[in-house]
Amino acid sequence: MDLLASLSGLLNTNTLALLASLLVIIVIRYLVVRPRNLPPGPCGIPIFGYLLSLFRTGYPWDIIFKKREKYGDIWSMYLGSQLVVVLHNWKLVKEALVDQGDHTSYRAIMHGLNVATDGGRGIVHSNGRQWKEHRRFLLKSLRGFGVGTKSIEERIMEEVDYLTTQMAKQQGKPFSISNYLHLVSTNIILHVVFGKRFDLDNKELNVLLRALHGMFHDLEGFVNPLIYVPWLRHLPFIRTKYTEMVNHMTTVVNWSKKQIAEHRSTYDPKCMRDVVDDYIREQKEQFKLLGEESTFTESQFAKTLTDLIVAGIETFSTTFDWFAFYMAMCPDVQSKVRAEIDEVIGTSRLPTYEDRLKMPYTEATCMELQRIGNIAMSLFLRTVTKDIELEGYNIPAGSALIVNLYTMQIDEGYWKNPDELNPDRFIDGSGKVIVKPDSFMPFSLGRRNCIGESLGKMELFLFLTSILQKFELTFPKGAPLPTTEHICRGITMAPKPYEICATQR
Ligand code: HEM
Repeated sequence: MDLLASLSGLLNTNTLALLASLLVIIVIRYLVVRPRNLPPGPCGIPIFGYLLSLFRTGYPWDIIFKKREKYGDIWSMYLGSQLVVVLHNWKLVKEALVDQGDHTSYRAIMHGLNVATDGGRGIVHSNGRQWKEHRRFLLKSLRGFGVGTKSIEERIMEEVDYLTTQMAKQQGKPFSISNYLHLVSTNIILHVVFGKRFDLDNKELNVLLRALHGMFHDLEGFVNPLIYVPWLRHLPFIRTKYTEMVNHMTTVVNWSKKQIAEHRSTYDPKCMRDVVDDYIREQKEQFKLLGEESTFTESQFAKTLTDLIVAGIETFSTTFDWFAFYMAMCPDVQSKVRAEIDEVIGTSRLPTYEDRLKMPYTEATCMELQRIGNIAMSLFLRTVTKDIELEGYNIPAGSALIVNLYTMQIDEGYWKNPDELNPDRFIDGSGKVIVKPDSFMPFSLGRRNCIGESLGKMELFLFLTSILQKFELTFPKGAPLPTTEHICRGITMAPKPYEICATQR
């Protein structure tokens, strides 16, 4: 009563009546206007939905995963005014993303992150004709460039050479492979996309690395509250972090713009050097055909290149961080892979990607390492564009979809002893054929799966075979074994920092 009295002293009766009516409308809308037959889920509170509970304690993903125990493989919640449906099992995910993919492939518009995504430009956050045309272009461009330029495999092997040289310099002493991985991963993408690689002390590279580091650490995936309640960015403590993230993103976009300008000044249509040249060529053709209707605009150009940098660097470096980690953790598997390397490749030449066709155990090991490394929590957020039904529940148009990729790779329902590194689970009775269980989907599935899958797989195979051909990986003698616990590193789930010894064979 005291509080009301002092409040009414501050506000006049009309204002109070207006505020009270507004609150009643919000509560009624929240309770009554909810769509019927939604998947079950926590209630939350008006305006914020379940958003505050998600961020009240601990790490939001833990809470999202735990809710599965209570509500099952499909459940829903409101985050702000946004209805979000969470999917946890493979059958549901396949039904949603593949069978009903026409209505679930739309990338959610992240209003709160509009500046960072340049209003839905690029490839990761774009939709419609712009996305389709750029996806088609990039898939073709990433397959390689014409005669006379270095193949993607050659570019990867240059980075393999850099890494193995650095590893040899450690002379078997403990070191952290993680920093080197970030550099080689960056250089592969820069080499493929922009046609150049950089040394670690290069100033231009360091501007990019600093911005990427800041950006990855500011983004908290799709449980970022800003996505659902955009006005939160005006709150002072969130505004600072938001501004920092936008600044980092702008630095990366400007970095791409500078590379585009350099390419334009040396562009030769007879010699395609990289993805940037290929885009300039495509841009000219599209403008000739469609004029202003072309989707290959300047702002789309810079943002597309930025997306390749953002999507391609952290994913590979974190995955290979797990590869090195588990090879040291499981010496038996490491020995078996090395035995296959010795038999098929030997020691007098470097591995090639074609070797994988004769190396089922190594290929199975790459798959198993991706499964157990399990770097992606969830797919990028989707918006359902037409009312659909899943498992008998209504999913109204406009709902956002969170696909829990993480649990699927370690669910006991799909994998026997999921915590065990066992490449044999990917090999059939004949010992030769790779069997790919449906729930194995590190690159996702459906119309929006990873466009870098072929590049990623090539990187993983060539790095693993080249390193094990030359080195034995162990954890430092006498030190306690590192934990297999995953920690969130920006957009991926990484091992906790660890040291490794690489002893030359
Ligand atoms: C081991 C390495 C990699 C892993 C595990 C990985 C994983 C993924 C996953 C899970 C998605 C989400 C797909 C979805 O929302 O359905 C994705 C999307 C994407 N990835 Fe990768 N990725 C890897 C490497 C790369 C590389 C090297 C590139 C760049 C060349 C790349 C570019 C992209 C792009 C552009 C998308 C968005 C596709 C779209 O929206 O149409 N990825 N990736």
